[in-house]
Amino acid sequence: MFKVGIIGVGNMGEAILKGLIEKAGINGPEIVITDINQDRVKDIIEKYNVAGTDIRKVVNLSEIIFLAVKPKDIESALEPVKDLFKENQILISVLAGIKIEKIKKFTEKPLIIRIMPNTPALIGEGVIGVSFEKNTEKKDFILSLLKTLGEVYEVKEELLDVITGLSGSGPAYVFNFIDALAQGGVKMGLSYDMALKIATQTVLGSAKLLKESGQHPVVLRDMVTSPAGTTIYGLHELEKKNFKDAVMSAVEAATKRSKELS
Ligand SMILES: NC(=O)C1=CN([C@@H]2O[C@H](COP(=O)(O)OP(=O)(O)OC[C@H]3O[C@@H](n4cnc5c(N)ncnc54)[C@H](O)[C@@H]3O)[C@@H](O)[C@H]2O)C=CC1
Ligand SMILES: O=C(O)[C@@H]1CCC=N1
Repeated sequence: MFKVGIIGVGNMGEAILKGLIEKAGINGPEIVITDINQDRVKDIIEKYNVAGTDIRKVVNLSEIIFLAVKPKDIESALEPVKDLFKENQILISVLAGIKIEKIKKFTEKPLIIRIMPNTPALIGEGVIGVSFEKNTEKKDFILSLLKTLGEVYEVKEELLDVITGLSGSGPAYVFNFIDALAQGGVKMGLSYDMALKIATQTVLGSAKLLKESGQHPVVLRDMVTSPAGTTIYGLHELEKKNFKDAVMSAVEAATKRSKELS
């Protein structure tokens, strides 16, 4: 038996795999992976020293199975193996939008858990929303495993769509913001290389200050903003371009899209 099996080792499957090995102390040989992309399987085996096999063996031989294919591929992944699941297994789906109810149509046997992680789980700095199909004595164990990937928030299943729109998709918004900050620096004369480093540290430092000080973001914003100084001129431009409206709408649109995927 393997401790963990992963079906689909794309971006998220790899983030979970790396997190489990580097942060949860699970050894490569205790993990088995499968993917329809054989080149990807070969790369991941070489990189992490995990086992690789077909999906039937992954389902047959794993205690905990992460399902990390795209939502549209759920049927092609689960239909051929639906009779192989066992009562004492745990199936953890990372699929955006796909409800526990739908997963149960493929198999009633394993305990089904839905999570919504994000890519910073690669370095143990993720956010992981989680919903359990039902209460289980394995809950503390699963939560402790997920905590190695980042901060864990247990929510009602319907709120996982919001977590998807906020933190699941959030890194993409943040990377765009950092790139835009850096490009602003380039426009005003810095090299992109230096501007990107400065933009990245500005976001990281601000997020850490917010977290460690426990202050409200508006209080910290006002600490930066001198009367008739530079910051208020910058903030005014963001207001004119509806920055907050754009960010709130992004979370709203991604949440709605997650609901549509079901
Ligand atoms: N990328 C992200 O930031 C996040 C993704 N997710 C969820 O994770 C899931 C995977 O997303 P990504 O990793 O970004 O996609 P991806 O396209 O990078 O990876 C999906 C992998 O599944 C494989 N696959 C497809 N059909 C398969 C099958 N029948 N059997 C085995 N492997 C199969 C593909 O070859 C691919 O390697 C999605 O459901 C997405 O909603 C959740 C949170 C964040
Ligand atoms: O874009 C997506 O659908 C996935 C879900 C959350 C992040 N990436």
